[in-house]
Amino acid sequence: MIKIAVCGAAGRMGGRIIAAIKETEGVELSGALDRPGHPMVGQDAGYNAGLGAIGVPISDDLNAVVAGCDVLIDFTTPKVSLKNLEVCALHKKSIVIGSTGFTPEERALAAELAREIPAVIAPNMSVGVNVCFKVLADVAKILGEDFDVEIVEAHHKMKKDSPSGTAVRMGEVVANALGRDYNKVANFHREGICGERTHEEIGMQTIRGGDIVGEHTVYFIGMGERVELTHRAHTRDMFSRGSVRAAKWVVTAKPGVWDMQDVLGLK
Ligand SMILES: NC(=O)c1ccc[n+]([C@@H]2O[C@H](COP(=O)([O-])OP(=O)(O)OC[C@H]3O[C@@H](n4cnc5c(N)ncnc54)[C@H](O)[C@@H]3O)[C@@H](O)[C@H]2O)c1
Ligand SMILES: O=C(O)C1=N[C@H](C(=O)O)CCC1
Repeated sequence: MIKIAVCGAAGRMGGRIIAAIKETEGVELSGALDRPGHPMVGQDAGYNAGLGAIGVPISDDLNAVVAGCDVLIDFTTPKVSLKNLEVCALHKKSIVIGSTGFTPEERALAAELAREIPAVIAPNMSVGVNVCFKVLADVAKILGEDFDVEIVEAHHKMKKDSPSGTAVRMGEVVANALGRDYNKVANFHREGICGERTHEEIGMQTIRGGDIVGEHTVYFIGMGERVELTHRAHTRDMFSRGSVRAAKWVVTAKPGVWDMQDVLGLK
C-alpha cells in the first residue's frame, strides 16, 4: 500500500485529491497538511472531501507528515511547493506538485532540489490536456509560419496566477515547435495604439470569473481560415485522479523532475 500525504488539504484541489485517494486501489491517505492558522487545521480531512470523518486530521506539521508518507501530493503555491520539495528531499520521499505560477528561477530551483528524489511537476494532470500538449507541437509545425498563434484561457475568479500554468506550457510547446523562445515572444498585453501584431508573437489572454473550472483554446489563425484546439474541464476530478496516478508512478521513478507526459507514456 502506497502512503500518500496531501498538502493543501483544505483547498479546492486538496479535497478532491483526498476523495480520489479513497477511491483508488493500492494507495492510502497517511496525512493531510495545510498552513499554520488555517481554520480547518485539527479537523478531519474527510470533511473537505465530502466523505465525512476518515480518521486523518489536517495537520500543520510538515516534517511529521512527510516522515509518515511515501509520497506527498502538493497543490498549494510555488513558494510552499519549493519548501515541500526541500523537506521531501531531506526525508528522501517522492513528491507530486500541481501548483502553478512558478517563475523561471523557481523552476530552476525545483530542478536543483529534485536532484536526489523523483518529482512530478505538472501544470495540468488531466489526460486530455496532456494529449493536447502532444498534438499541439505537430499542429504548430504543420501549419507553420503562415498562422498566427493566440492562446486564451478562462478560470474561476479565485485563481491567483495568470496566465494559467497550462496556458504557459501550451505557449512553450508551440514556441519550441516553431523554433521561438516563449519568454521573448509571449505577449500578455495589448492596449491603446499598440501597433500591428508581430509575426512571431504568441498572444496570451486571460478570462477570470465565477466558477469556471478551466478552459484553454489555442488559435492558429491564417488568412481565410483558422484552427482552434480547445480543452474544457468539467470538474476538478480528472486533475485529482491524475495526481494520484502520478503519485503511484513517481514512487518507482528515478530522481529528477518528470512531468505528466512521462507518467502517461506520451513522450
Ligand atoms: N496541476 C493541475 O492539474 C492543477 C489543477 C488545479 C489547480 N492547480 C493548481 O493548484 C494550486 C492550488 O489550487 P486550488 O484551487 O486548490 O487552491 P486553493 O487556494 O483552494 O488551495 C490551496 C491550499 O493550500 C493551502 N496552503 C497555503 N499555504 C500553505 C502552507 N504553507 N502549507 C500548507 N498548505 C498551504 C491553502 O490554505 C489552501 O487550503 C494552484 O496553483 C492551481 O493553479 C493545478
Ligand atoms: O483552478 C486552477 O487554478 C487550475 N490551475 C491549473 C493551471 O493553472 O493551469 C490547471 C487548471 C485549473
